[in-house]
Amino acid sequence: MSKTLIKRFITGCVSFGPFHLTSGETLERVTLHYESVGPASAPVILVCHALTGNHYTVGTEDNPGWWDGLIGTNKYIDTDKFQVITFNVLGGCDGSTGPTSLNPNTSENYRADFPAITIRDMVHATHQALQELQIRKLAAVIGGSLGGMQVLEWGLLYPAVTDKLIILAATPVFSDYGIAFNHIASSAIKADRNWNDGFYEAEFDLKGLEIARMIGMVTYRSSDLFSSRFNREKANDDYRVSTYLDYQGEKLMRRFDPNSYLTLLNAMNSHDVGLNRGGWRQAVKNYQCPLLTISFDNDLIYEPKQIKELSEHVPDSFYYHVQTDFGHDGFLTQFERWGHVVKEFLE
Ligand SMILES: CC(=O)SCCNC(=O)CCNC(=O)[C@H](O)C(C)(C)COP(=O)(O)OP(=O)(O)OC[C@H]1O[C@@H](n2cnc3c(N)ncnc32)[C@H](O)[C@@H]1OP(=O)(O)O
Ligand SMILES: N[C@@H](CCO)C(=O)O
Repeated sequence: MSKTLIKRFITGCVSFGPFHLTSGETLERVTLHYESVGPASAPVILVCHALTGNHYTVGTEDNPGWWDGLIGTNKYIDTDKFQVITFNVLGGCDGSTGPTSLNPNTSENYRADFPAITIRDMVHATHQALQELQIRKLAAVIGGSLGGMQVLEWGLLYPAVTDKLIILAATPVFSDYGIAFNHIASSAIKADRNWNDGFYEAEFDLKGLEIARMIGMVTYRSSDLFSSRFNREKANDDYRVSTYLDYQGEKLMRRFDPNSYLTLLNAMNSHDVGLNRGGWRQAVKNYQCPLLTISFDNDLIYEPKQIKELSEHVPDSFYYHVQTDFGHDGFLTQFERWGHVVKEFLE
């Protein structure tokens, strides 16, 4: 285990194995990278990140993390009162075991040979990592989107470990509409002429991943947001909304591994808390701790009505709906609209 200590901000990694996957395959060794912020003696909150997120949730002054607006000293989740820990997810590409890792059987990177993983695998791996860090109890688990799927599984796989569950922009079952957009995204990646079944040459820029991100970005935002931002304006001959999508596509292509993207899309597609538990409506009756669900207006994939229905089936739950033009990405922004709900739920 390696650690860098900067005040109370720690980044490190933890390794364990062998680790058995739902598919029946085994990873001989798993490493998960993490960020931990807050007093070591304080109650621990586990954050689960979304599709292209990572463990840099709070980050540093120079490099703020993706939930820096929500979590920190005197923020909605106060890191003077809680120790907040995030792991880069199993299958991810920011240091944790995934397609960019070395396959011990071949001594080459897994790439497209990385085995299929599920949301439950992610949760089991994170639980194992917490055990290695001697963290046996969680004051709460919180996450949005892919992270929210993990929170939903946490409450059923490890009910004794966590005191509260906070699910943002996530449904108990991933919808057919969501699978449809993921199919278009993965088809774009696989149609890239340089893709080579996932064993592409490193010097190629994969346009397929850029297009996949553009598709994703359209589903993460809303028509109203685009209209108010871009208003059909052009820069040179291009619509500004088009250059925006080009920019976002290229930005992701530079920072994310396409095999990892496919691995995580497939894990999302497999998400169903009701699988082997009698269906989701039956399964969610078994949550043993309080659960907060938050939905966002204009969220195309994780529809507010299903999140509300989820809440209605859970014995001890509270539902909050956020009015926003952001749509799904509302869980990454406008914290003043919903951060107070998280704060009150934790008190
Ligand atoms: C939980 C997770 O895991 S999320 C995944 C990881 N995500 C992150 O780490 C956060 C990434 N950031 C974001 O997703 C967003 O910035 C949010 C949600 C935090 C805020 O969104 P917004 O304020 O709407 O920013 P938006 O996503 O529109 O992007 C702004 C960028 O687009 C660029 N841009 C805006 N309009 C245009 C245009 N017409 N043409 C080209 N580029 C444009 C801006 O210059 C800016 O560039 P920068 O990112 O290099 O600074
Ligand atoms: N903006 C988020 C959306 C997926 O929930 C991401 O890129 O991970």
